[in-house]
Amino acid sequence: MSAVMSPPEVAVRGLVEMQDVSIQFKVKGAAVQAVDSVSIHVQPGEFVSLIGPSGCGKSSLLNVAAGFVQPSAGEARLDGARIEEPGADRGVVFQQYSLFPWMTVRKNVEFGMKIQGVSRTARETRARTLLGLAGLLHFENHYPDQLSGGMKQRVGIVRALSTSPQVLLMDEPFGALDSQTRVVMQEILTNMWQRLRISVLFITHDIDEAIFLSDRIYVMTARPGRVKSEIVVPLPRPRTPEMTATPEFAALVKTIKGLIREESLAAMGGDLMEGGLAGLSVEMGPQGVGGSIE
Ligand SMILES: Nc1ncnc2c1ncn2[C@@H]1O[C@H](COP(=O)(O)OP(=O)(O)OP(=O)(O)O)[C@@H](O)[C@H]1O
Repeated sequence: MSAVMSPPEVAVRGLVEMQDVSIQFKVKGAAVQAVDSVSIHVQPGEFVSLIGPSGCGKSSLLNVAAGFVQPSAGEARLDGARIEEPGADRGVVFQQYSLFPWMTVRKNVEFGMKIQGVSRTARETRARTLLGLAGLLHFENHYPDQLSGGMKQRVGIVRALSTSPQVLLMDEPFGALDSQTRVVMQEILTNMWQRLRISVLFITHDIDEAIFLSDRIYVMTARPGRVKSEIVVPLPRPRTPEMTATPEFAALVKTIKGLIREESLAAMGGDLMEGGLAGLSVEMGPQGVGGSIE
C-alpha cells in the first residue's frame, strides 16, 4: 500500500455519536415524527448497521450523520464535534450510483480530491490504489455506462473513500442489485473495510447482509423510530461466505427476523387502522374465511 493510503492498524478517529436524536418533518403543515429520541454510536473503525421496518427513520438518521438534515432535538457528533453540515470527513453512498457519465472511472474517483486541492500525482496514486482494492483497476479508463450495476456501485464506494473520510455512511448501497451481485458486493466491501478500518454506518433491509457485514446492529421500531434492540455480531473477522451457513448465523437471523416482524406487524396494524379498516371483522366458518366491514 502506498504512503498516501497507510491507515492506522487500529482506527483512532471516526467516532459517531447520536444523542437523543429526534427528527420531525412538516408534511402539508402537519408534523410527522420520523425518529424519537434515538441514541446510537459507531466506534472508530466499527461497522454498524441500522435495520428496521420501512419508514422507521433509518435514512433520516443517516442524513443527520451526513449533515443533510438537522435533528429537531438531540445532537450528532463526529469525533466530539457537532455535525451541522456535510463535510469531507464523511463519505456517503446511496442506492443510486450518481456517477458523472462524462468522466472516466478514475476521473470520477479523483473528482473530490481535485476539489480538495490534492496534487495530480497523489490523486492518481490514491485513486488507482482504491480502484485496485475494489478490483476495478482494469476499468479505470472506462465510462460509467460501460459498467455493470455492481461495478458502478463499487466506483461509488471508491469515490466516497477517495477523500479519506473518517466515516462511510451507506444508505442501502446494494438495494438495486440482483441477489448474486449483492453477495459479491458484500464480500468486496467487507474485504475493503478490513483493509481500511474506517467507521461505517450502514442501512439495509437485508438481515443476512447486516449480520455478514456488521460488528453491531441496531434494530429499530416502527415509526416513530426508536432503538428496539442492539445486537452484537460475535462472528470472527475476516468474514467469509461459509459463515452464513453456521448455526450461529442462523440463530442471529432468527432473532432479528422476530424483532422486525413484531415491528412490521405493528406498523401494518397502524396503517390498517389509519386506512379505516378498524371495523373489519374476519370470521372463519366451514366454508373458509369470510370478511365483512361492520
Ligand atoms: N423530507 C421529508 N419530508 C417529509 N417527510 C419525510 C421526509 N423524509 C422522510 N420523511 C418521512 O419520515 C419517515 C421516515 O422516513 P425514512 O426514509 O427516514 O425511513 P426509512 O426507515 O429509511 O424508510 P425505508 O426503509 O422505506 O427507506 C417516513 O414516514 C417518511 O415519509
